[in-house]
Amino acid sequence: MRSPKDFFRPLAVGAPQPVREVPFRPSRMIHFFDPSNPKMAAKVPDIAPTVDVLLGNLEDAVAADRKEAARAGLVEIAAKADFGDTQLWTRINSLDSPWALDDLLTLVGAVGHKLDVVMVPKVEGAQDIHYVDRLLAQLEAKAGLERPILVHAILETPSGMANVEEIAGASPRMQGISLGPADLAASRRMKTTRVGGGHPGYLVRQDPSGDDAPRATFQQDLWHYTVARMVDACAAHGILPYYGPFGDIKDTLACEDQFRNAFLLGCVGAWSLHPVQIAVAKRVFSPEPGEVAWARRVMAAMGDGTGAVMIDGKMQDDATFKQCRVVAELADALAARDPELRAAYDAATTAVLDQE
Ligand SMILES: CCC(=O)SCCNC(=O)CCNC(=O)[C@H](O)C(C)(C)COP(=O)(O)OP(=O)(O)OC[C@H]1O[C@@H](n2cnc3c(N)ncnc32)[C@H](O)[C@@H]1OP(=O)(O)O
Ligand SMILES: O=CC(=O)O
Ligand SMILES: [Mg+2]
Repeated sequence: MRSPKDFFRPLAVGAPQPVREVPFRPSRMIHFFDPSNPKMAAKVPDIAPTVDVLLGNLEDAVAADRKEAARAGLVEIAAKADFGDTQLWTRINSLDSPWALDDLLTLVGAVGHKLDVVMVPKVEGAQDIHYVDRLLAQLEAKAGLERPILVHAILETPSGMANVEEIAGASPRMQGISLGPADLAASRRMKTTRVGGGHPGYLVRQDPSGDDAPRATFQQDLWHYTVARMVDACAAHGILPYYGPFGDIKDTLACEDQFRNAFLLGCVGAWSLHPVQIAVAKRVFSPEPGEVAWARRVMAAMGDGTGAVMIDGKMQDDATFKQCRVVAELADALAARDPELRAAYDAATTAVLDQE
């Protein structure tokens, strides 16, 4: 473990200064595409302005014999395109694979100045982040990069779960963590073959009423514990939590429900695997205009944020002021990037304040 005094020291001579705080940039959807798939690659210029993050995926879902083509495809796309405000991320292959080292050597050398975040799959503990951290510092120094590339871990192994706090705090490069429900289910030996989402067998049943009346059942969220634990680890270390993939592409309603559970628990975004999931993530991870208007109203009424007041029969105090600030600050950050959202938030706020 590095001494706290050295935590923010660059890990290679000539590497950029690590960030002191994770910059909050909208990342409601991390849109995955396979850079070796010509049809998907052709859609990138149209998709880029509609998403917060575009991610060139090199790991699972890219066939073994397409790994090199995917890496080369990403270099070509990144070198050519200007994505404006949209972030460019990549998911490299896992650290025990034959491809991970070349993924980093190639990408940082060729297009490191365009890459915002490297997503690292199957992270087991802080040692994996330390390895990537040092290697990135060496490669950044060699490439003459002026800003550090951040690191995002996928939570998808039982050891990763057990070590989630130390992973979150392993380096100033840590930007966030995503849940990887498919690999996590497999490695935990969970008996679900779904990618995220609920399961009809995971339920609680109403108590018997003494007669033969049917007993209602209520499906539960298989991922509640895992997401909540991830959110706490991230919040404790000032990094951002994300729900990962939802595999039932056609079931956009259940996808929306799963994303919303994650949003309410503290996640800032989720992955979109198919274009239809982009709008779902955008809707869910942008607070509703009515909620934003309420948050702004409470903050206006609370002044310096101390004391207690009643608004519409509800008690507000220092803690609710902070809750409202979370919503209002998120709304402001998203509105800065999205004029339609800004107009919706401002209209709702004006309507609420005009009623007073
Ligand atoms: C579970 C654990 C994980 O690791 S999840 C992360 C890894 N998985 C991925 O990245 C999957 C990414 N998505 C995909 O591969 C495809 O969307 C899958 C799910 C296979 C569906 O593809 P397909 O059968 O072509 O769907 P479709 O006919 O409805 O597609 C319509 C057009 O849209 C395109 N498309 C599809 N997905 C994307 C995408 N993610 N980004 C950009 N474009 C996409 C298709 O190529 C298709 O294009 P066209 O209209 O034929 O020209
Ligand atoms: O990589 C994601 C997963 O669910 O596995
Ligand atoms: Mg995975």
